[in-house]
Amino acid sequence: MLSVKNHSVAYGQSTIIEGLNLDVDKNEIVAVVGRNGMGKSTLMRSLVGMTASKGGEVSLDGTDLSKLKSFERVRAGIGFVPQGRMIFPTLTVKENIETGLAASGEKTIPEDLYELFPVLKEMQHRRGGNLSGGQQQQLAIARALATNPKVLLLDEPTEGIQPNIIQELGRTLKRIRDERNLSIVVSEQVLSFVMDTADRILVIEKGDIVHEESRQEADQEKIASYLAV
Ligand SMILES: Nc1ncnc2c1ncn2[C@@H]1O[C@H](COP(=O)(O)OP(=O)(O)OP(=O)(O)O)[C@@H](O)[C@H]1O
Repeated sequence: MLSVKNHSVAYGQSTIIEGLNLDVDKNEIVAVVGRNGMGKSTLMRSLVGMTASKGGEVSLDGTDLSKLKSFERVRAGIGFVPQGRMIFPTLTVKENIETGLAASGEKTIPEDLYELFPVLKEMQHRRGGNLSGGQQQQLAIARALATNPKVLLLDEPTEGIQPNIIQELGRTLKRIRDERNLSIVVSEQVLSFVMDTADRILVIEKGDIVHEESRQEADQEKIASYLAV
């Protein structure tokens, strides 16, 4: 499915990710956990091509994406929900979702997106900036799903979201995986969310995967120790 080999990213002279390998299966939710500054956002942004890679290979279903620009990677099947959600605050909810349709070639918003997020249908004519944090997160996910991705990347989706809404987010991601048969990679620091949601947990430190466990066998204390400052 998604295959990342020997992936490296640098900002100028400063190498943040070096030789990282990652494989994600179909229908799998993989969480990449790590403290602030360990390279989670750099990894996610570089997979979707918003930050340039220095080397390595990113492929999806056997197609090499490494040379493609960001919009081409989205067209090839990478959906992205950025940190901070980055919805368009002055556009309506409907217009925000429609910005994703260009990549899928659809003309209208598929009804199943509104089934997944009924509140977005109710609020389709409101400006995105007037939604609550949790609703904006739903909007950012709906916009990414409108591109009809094969793999959905979410960068710290629980940031700034209330605990009860975080639980709902976990249920939604599992529903998306099951109903749409796609793979999900989520970067996170909230361990309870990861333990509820992920099938596999990877720990990132200084731009490399240093620990990996399936959720069933996960040693929560050990993972927590990586997150402790
Ligand atoms: N545009 C940039 N230019 C230079 N250095 C950067 C840039 N963006 C991030 N960095 C550095 O790269 C490292 C990894 O940052 P990154 O944002 O990927 O980490 P993170 O794990 O996502 O952290 P956070 O949880 O704070 O978002 C940090 O040392 C950061 O200072």
